Amino acid sequence: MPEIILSINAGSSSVKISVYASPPSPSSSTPHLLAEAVVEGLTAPPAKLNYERGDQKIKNQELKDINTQEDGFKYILDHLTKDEGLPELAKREDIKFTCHRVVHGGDYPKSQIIDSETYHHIEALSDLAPLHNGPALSIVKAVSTLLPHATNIAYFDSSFHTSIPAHIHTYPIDQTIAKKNKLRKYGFHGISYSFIVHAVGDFLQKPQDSLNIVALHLGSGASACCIKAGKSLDTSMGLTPLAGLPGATRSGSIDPSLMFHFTHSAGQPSHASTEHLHITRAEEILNKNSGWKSLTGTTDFGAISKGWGEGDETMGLAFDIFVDRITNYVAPYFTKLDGKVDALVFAGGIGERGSQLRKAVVEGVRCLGFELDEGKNANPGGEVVTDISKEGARYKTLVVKTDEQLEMARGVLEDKERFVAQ
Ligand SMILES: Nc1ncnc2c1ncn2[C@@H]1O[C@H](COP(=O)(O)OP(=O)(O)O)[C@@H](O)[C@H]1O
Ligand SMILES: CC(=O)OP(=O)(O)O
Ligand SMILES: [Mg+2]
Repeated sequence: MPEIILSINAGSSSVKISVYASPPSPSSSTPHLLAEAVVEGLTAPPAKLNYERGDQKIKNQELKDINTQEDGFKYILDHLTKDEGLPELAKREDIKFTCHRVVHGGDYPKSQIIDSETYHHIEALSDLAPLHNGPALSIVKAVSTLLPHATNIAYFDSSFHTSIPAHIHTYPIDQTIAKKNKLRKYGFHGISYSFIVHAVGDFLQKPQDSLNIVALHLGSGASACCIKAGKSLDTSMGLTPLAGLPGATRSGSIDPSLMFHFTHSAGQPSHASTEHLHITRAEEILNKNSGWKSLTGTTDFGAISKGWGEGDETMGLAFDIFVDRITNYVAPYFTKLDGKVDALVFAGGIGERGSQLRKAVVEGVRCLGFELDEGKNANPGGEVVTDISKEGARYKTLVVKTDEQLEMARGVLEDKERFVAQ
C-alpha cells in the first residue's frame, strides 16, 4: 500500500492541501498527486473552495462559516475522506505523514518532526509571525486530535534563507541586544523559493547550484529574493514577514518612526493578544489593518488590477504603489548578481495570475534588458514554468506556478529515514 502524505500550506489568506501517495519505487523522490484542495479568500469572505482530483473539479464554491485556517483544514479533511473517488483516503487512519508549512522557524535550518519541544518553540516564535505561526499550530493541534497516528513534520519558510551572509542579515543596532533577542533578518516564502530553484533548474536544464534568479513571490504576503548559485543571498522580508513589500493587510517597510506619530498607543498590548500571542497595537495595525485592505477596502489584488485598468483612482494608487515597491528590489538584486541573471521569476497568487502587474513591473525594469511577449504574458497557460519573455529579450522572464505543498512532500520522501527513525 502506498503511504499517504497530506501536505498543508496555511497562508495568511488561504489553506492549500495536497494529497500525495508515495511512489511505488522507493528510489523515486516524486510523490504522486491524488488530489488538491484550496480554501481561499479568508481575508475577503466568503471563503471559496477549489478542488481537483483527476478530471473532477470544483471551482470557486462559496463556503459558509469558514473563517480561519483551522476551519479550512477541517472542512478539507472532511471533504477528502467523503470523496468516494479517492479510495486511497477513505478513512483518516490512511494518512501517514502530515507536512505543515510553518512560516517562522527561527534558527531551524531544516524540517523537524513536531514533538512537544518543537511545538513550543514554534509557539514562542508566534509573536514574530502573527498572521502565520498561530494558524499553522492550530492545524497541528487539530491533526493531533483528528489524526493521532500521523507523523507531523514542520517545514519552515525561513530555512531557505539561512545562507544569507552576516552583513546582509545583521541590522545596524546594538549587537548585544540583537544577539540576546535574536534580532536579525530571517526571510520567508523559502519553501516557495526552493520550489522555484528546482523548477527553473529543470526548465533551463541547468544545475541548481549554478542558477542566479531574481524571484518575486507575490501573494497575500509578498517578497523578493535574490538567489545566487541556487541559494538565498538576500530577501525583502526581515525579522518578521512585515518587512519589505506591502501585502493584503500588511504595510511592508515604512519609516520606523511613523507608528509613534500614527497613534499614541503604539506600544500598548493589542486586544488581539492572547496567552500565546503578544503583539502591540502597532504590530496589529501594520499586520492586519494596512496594505491593500486599508488603501482600497479589498484584499483581492485581482479587483485592484481591474480597477486600475478602468482608471479608478484609489485602485490605481494601490497598484502603482505595488509596482514601485517591487521595482525597488529588482534593480538592486540584479546588481548584487552582477547582471549574471538566469531569470526574473513571478510566482504566488498575484505573480501567477496578475498579468497587468507583471507587465507594469517588467516595463519598470526594461532598461535592465527584460521585455515581455504580450500574448504569452496575457495567457501564460497551465505549465509549471512558462517563459513569457519577448523573443530576443536580453534576460528571461518566467512565470512559475509555485507549489509549496509539493516541495514539502518531496522533502518527506527524501528525509523519510530521518522521520521514521525518530
Ligand atoms: N486574477 C488575479 N490577478 C491578480 N491577483 C490575483 C488574481 N486572483 C487572485 N489574486 C490574488 O492572489 C492572492 C492570493 O495569493 P496566494 O499566494 O494564494 O496567497 P496566500 O498568501 O494566502 O498563500 C489573493 O489575495 C488575490 O489578491
Ligand atoms: C510569509 C508570508 O507572508 O506568507 P503568505 O504570503 O502565505 O501569507
Ligand atoms: Mg502563500
